Amino acid sequence: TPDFSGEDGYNLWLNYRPLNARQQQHYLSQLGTVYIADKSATTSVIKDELKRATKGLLGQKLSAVSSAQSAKLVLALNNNQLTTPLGIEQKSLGDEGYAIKQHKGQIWLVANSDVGLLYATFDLIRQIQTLADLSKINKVSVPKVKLRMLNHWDDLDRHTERGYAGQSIFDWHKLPDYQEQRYYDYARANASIGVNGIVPNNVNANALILTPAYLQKVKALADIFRPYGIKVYLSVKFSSPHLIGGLENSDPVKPEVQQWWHDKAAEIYQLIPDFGGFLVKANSEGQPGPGDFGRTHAQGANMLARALKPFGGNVLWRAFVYAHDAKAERSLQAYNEFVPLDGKFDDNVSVQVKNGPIDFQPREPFSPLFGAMPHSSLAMEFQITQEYLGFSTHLAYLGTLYKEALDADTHTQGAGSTVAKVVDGSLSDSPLTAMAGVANIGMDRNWTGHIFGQANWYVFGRLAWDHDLSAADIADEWINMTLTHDKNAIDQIKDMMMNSREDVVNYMTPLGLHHLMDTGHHYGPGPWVDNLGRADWNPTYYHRADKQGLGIDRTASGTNAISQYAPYWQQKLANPATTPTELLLWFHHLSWDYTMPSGKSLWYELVHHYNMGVAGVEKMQQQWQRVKNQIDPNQFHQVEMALGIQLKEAKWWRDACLAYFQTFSQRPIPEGFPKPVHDVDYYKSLQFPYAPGQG
Ligand SMILES: CO[C@H]1[C@H](O)[C@@H](O)[C@H](O)O[C@@H]1C(=O)O
Repeated sequence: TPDFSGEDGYNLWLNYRPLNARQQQHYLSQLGTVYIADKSATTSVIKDELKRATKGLLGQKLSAVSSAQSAKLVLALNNNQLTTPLGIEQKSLGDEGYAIKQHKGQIWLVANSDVGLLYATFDLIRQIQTLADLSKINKVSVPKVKLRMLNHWDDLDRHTERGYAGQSIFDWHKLPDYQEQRYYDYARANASIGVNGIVPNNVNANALILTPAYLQKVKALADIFRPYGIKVYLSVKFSSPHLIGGLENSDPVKPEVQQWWHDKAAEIYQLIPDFGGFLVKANSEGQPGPGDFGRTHAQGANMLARALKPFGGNVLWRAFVYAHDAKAERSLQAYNEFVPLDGKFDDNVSVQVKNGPIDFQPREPFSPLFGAMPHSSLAMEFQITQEYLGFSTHLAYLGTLYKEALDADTHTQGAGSTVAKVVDGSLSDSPLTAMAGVANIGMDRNWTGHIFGQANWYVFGRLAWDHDLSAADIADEWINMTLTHDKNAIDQIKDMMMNSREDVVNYMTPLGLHHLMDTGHHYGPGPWVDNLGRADWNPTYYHRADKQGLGIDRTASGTNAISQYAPYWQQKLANPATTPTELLLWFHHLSWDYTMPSGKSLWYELVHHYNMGVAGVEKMQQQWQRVKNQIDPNQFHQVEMALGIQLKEAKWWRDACLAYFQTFSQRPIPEGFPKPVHDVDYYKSLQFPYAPGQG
């Protein structure tokens, strides 16, 4: 019988539910005694975690023995002569990689650093949690990307921009002296998936973070996170020299401005010798930047990079820019601004690019910047928090979204030039590789609001470590570790997860539609919104519905956004017949009667897709009911309630969008599909209640 421990989700995938007696016996016979050669703060973390995991999973902790010979499980640094029998090439493991090998009846965990051993430990624990066979284990694992970071959009007053799981976990008021247990548990969770950098404050930055009182608080966090292999970075406001330094302005070419940043860097490194660096949102959505002084992004980024360089710090400079007065259609703007700067960034700068050219929509094509800046380091920025995918009430597993973006083939250097290869540096030898995820974490008891939101945190870390893993395999791991070992239940839940994001795409923005959400909160549908302060905030700017048809023409006859892609894609995307169906209306304005690959009309397929989305949620509900007996009742009920909301809101999206588009198409809802319950004015008049995490 399954063990229901009243798990409230706080312990995430590290809840270490007991295995059955047979399994416990089995693993204890393989791992009963342990020897750890190294002694450091990280080693203590390793010992604690092993203790916790084996007590929970196996019912008892391993007994420590005083020599490697007498141990079943041996953890050793590669520079130690103990490891010679394994013949593991030291270089191949790098700073963070590790090996796990069965050797003459022992299991060896080997790495070049104690943090590598910590990662190995978490891997070993995961093997047990997923009931893997250790008898012939022989694996080497090395991260493909160097900086694997969470970006918190958390304000200093604990409001979280686009966060739907409660207040920020970072309690700036009580820091530095009050150190929450939560910080340690957060660090454990991150280390367990290989996250090695965190930015605790919002990219819409508050300059106060760089004042001495706040730096003491940052130091306290850095000290807590260090043994877990996690470095702290900060989002900084470009105008800080002016705002808190008393300088006349923050023009990056001015010697006194440069000096201010040098001094600030020195002050930070005095407190935090392994400080990670700065994350910057500049000249974007009202944030200050080098553009305020007629300087380029490269000038701004390099000035900060040079201040950090003597201490080993890095700059993550965001490419999410679109200007108020720019004439170009919004999806073109980041490329227009950044591609001319290729090769001009210092080697400790990475340009951090959102996966798509607009803004974390349920589906976007890959950003054309990937592959277009071969002489610069490009970091991937994913959103883990579901700003546009139903906040923390809708179940949307993002593993499939991340994989779609990473596996996309840019064709910039021939077939096989995937986005992943740009990001991991294998295509162009970038000196600084990075992947960032905008965190979905808050003070909710289960951290992420929706229990399945935990899977999105998990899959982000796993893919940042190794983008070759599959979304399905990671889902499988997560379910085993978090929810159940029951084979049938795992299959049902995995199926729910693997289809969930496509369901959301279908009931919100099918066939390449995007940016249809209502203004401000970004939650429900608002395709009719056309009166905002700037044109490119209006959904009408993106869907261009009219009597003739639907979609935005981004071919040469329209905004020509396709010109930013490699010739291979330009050719395909120029023609609706060779454009991937799921991106059709992203690139084309097509008549309501346009014949789709199915032989049906665009209008028919639009209605069909919206209904598929709703049907997908109904299916998830049925699947969830089937696993009831295998899931902790508390968690079961939470997800059940959330799916109920998701179904209501999937219908809301479908009906509101179809009622609205029907005013243009002037065509009946095809036979067999339900008609929107109300007319469009009703949906327009709905007042959406206050949403958390608003901008
Ligand atoms: C932090 O600001 C956010 C803003 O809230 C959000 O609506 C949009 O997705 O992107 C911005 C960004 O990525 O900078």
